[in-house]
Amino acid sequence: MSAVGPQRKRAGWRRRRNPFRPDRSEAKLIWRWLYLGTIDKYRVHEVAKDFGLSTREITEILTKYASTPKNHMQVLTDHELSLIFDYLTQKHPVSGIQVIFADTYKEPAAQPKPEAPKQQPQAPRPESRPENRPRPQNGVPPRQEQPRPQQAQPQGGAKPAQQNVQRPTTRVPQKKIVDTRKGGDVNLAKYDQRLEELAPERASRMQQGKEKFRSNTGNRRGGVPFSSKRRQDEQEKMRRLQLEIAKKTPLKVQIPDEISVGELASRMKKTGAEVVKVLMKNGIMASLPQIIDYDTAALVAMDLGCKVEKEVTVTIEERLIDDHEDKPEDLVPRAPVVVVMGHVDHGKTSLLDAIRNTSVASGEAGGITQHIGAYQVQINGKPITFLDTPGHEAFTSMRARGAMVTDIAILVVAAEDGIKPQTVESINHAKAANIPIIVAINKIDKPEANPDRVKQQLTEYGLVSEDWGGDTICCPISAKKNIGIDNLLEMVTLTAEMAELKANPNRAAQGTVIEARLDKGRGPVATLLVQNGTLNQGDIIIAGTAVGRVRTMVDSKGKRLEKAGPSVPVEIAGLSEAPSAGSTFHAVADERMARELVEQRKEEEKAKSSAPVQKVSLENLFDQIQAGERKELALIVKADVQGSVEAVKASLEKLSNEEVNVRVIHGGVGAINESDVMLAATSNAIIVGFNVRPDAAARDSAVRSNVDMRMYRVIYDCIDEIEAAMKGMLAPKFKEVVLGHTEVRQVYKVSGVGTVAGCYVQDGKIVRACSVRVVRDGIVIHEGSLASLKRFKDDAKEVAENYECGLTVEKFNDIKEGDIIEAFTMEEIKQ
Ligand SMILES: Nc1nc2c(ncn2[C@@H]2O[C@H](COP(=O)(O)OP(=O)(O)OP(=O)(O)O)[C@@H](O)[C@H]2O)c(=O)[nH]1
Repeated sequence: MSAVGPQRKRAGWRRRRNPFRPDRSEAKLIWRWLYLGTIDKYRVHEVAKDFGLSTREITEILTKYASTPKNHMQVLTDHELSLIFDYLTQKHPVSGIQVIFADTYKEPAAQPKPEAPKQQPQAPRPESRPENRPRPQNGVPPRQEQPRPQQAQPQGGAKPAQQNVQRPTTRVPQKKIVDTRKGGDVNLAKYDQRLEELAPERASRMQQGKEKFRSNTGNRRGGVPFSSKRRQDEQEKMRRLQLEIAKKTPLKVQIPDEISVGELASRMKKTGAEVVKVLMKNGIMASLPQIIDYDTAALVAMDLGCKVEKEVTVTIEERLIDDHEDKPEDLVPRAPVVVVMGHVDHGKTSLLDAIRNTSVASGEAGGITQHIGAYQVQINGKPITFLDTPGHEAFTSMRARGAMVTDIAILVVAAEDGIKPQTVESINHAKAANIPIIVAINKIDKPEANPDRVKQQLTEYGLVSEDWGGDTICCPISAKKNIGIDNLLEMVTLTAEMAELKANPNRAAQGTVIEARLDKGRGPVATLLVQNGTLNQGDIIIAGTAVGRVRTMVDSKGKRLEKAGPSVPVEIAGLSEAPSAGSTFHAVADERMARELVEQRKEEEKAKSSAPVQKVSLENLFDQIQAGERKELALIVKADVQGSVEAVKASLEKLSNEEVNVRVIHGGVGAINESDVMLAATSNAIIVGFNVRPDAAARDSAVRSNVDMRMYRVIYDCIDEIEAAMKGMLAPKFKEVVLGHTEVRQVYKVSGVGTVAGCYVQDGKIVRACSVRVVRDGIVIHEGSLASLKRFKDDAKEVAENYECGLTVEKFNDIKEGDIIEAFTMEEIKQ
């Protein structure tokens, strides 16, 4: 009962324990030992008393097998107790369980109970017998093997079962007795086993919170097996420890290139305020929706004790296209890819033909050659790939698309003509691409051929012939007469060997589209140059916005191929559309994903084309050229006289280079008018004016349609500026800002002052000490500074629109009625 105090309880137990004397049965001792497992404190003198021994005897046992207790009040540990019990059990064996109860229990007269239910002997309910629990802790296993039921049976008893049920009614509660009346043997082993089964069962029930302490036992631990509680405590401890560890382990945060402050906070499991605070600490004022870059976000995250990882977004392209670096051991030598460049009519085509014919003549071709944009020849068993499109234009267009196709450039220079503008361009292009140049001095068969002069000229461009002590290979040839071609090709192979060109044939093919067209019979056909890997028939390829399977594959001789390794040019059919030349291609594994990528690319292209076209201006011209968006610079020239128009037109068109063609689409005399601006707007042209000004309508229209108008007074200024703009060198430090326009209504001659113009401000304002232009019929007749500005008789700082004023122009008196005076200032452009 709950009202029973622990002292009383213990006393009660002790009373019940009294019958367990050491001279009783072995089974009793074990019982006792099990029973003691539930007692809080058991002191030396109590043990002695319970066993009917002296304290000294117990002390002796302990001294012998453990350590000497300090005094008779010392609380004994489980280990010590079990030592004592073991000792006493061994020293005092008993013959049978009846012996134990002999003095306290009187067997009632044998009264068989025929009507008693024929039940199997059952283990007593462990809940009601907490004291029977084994105590596995403290390393002392419960000695459950000892009380063998057979040993507990009286030998040769006529009614052993009935004898066994006899029990001390007063000392041992009935419920603690195993009912063996019908079962014959007392199967204590089974009983122990049942106990073991029930203990964990109860422990789990306890964990589910269903267990209730049994008040009738009055024992705090009565209903809860000690081991289960301890296990529970351990588990709880572990859980807390794990939580602690988890708290201390820095949180891993994945941060992309850009992230909003709010998102960062949520990824770090922090509040927005915490993140904003750290940002402020680092001098960044940012609100939650504001986007911060990776570096800033990483700094904040680290500040808040997180571990930062860069979030990598994998695009379809990255998933689809394998662009891993090859291992050096996977690389094998490949054929060089050669381009032939040079000035017009210096013999590029003739040379390519001669090479092809050499190859055909040597018998390898075995038939008709066909033009597929590139071909391969074998020189002394070594292949060389030639791009069949001569000139640096194709080369440049490929480069502009980012395709680096060629390894070696053959520069054809006609021996009798020498270095020409396109020769120089070719040299510069090859140099820019950082590829070796082999000079083929052609037409040496011609009597006027002067190879030395060519070599001499080449030195001016940094190409010094080998026989002149330099490192540029110069081969005298005649493409027409087939002289020196073999030597030239040998030099190509040598140069290629020096360059150690390598590729990995054992991977998915990748390369460049050399040419593509729509064939009536075969559909889209494309010439591809495999640059790495091996292209197989049946491969799925993606080239720009084209996708498809390689249906047929032929080489430059029309021979069908199953495979094409690095540096092999092939013509294939099977693509969905003709890809643009210069685009790269990849053999991929997943057709569905490839189609998805193509759709994505098409969308991007569409978005690009529907984006508002930025009008060309000298400021953005270079950017547009660089971006490959501009191949032509259209100009409209207006000048004061026809002669100037012609001169300017000729000079400007000469500025054309390999990247941009300068074209004057319109030229005329007179002021720039609205129709000029309209033409410029539709054809995306820049208007250039010489000694002319735009009229008011043209000015408005130009602002509306964003047309760039450039006014010059000297032709050279114009040429220099446009040339600089094309090279990206345009760096105007000042910009002209028109302040306003006034119309001269009256002119006065004042002695000592000069011509005073009585004006009316049409638009804007006129400011004292500004720059002015005197414009008559749209033509600038003078440009200078304002000398004075008056309003009535007083000097004025500025005169606004719709007001009248009087002004004089510095060092200019030829002002006439009807002239327009344009006021402007030069403003510095902030870089
Ligand atoms: N005598 C002589 N004439 C040659 C030689 N090589 C080319 N020619 C001639 O030079 C002219 C131009 O030759 P092409 O091969 O068309 O020159 P190209 O550089 O390809 O010219 P474009 O394609 O216009 O750039 C042709 O009439 C050729 O016959 C040569 O070695 N000797």
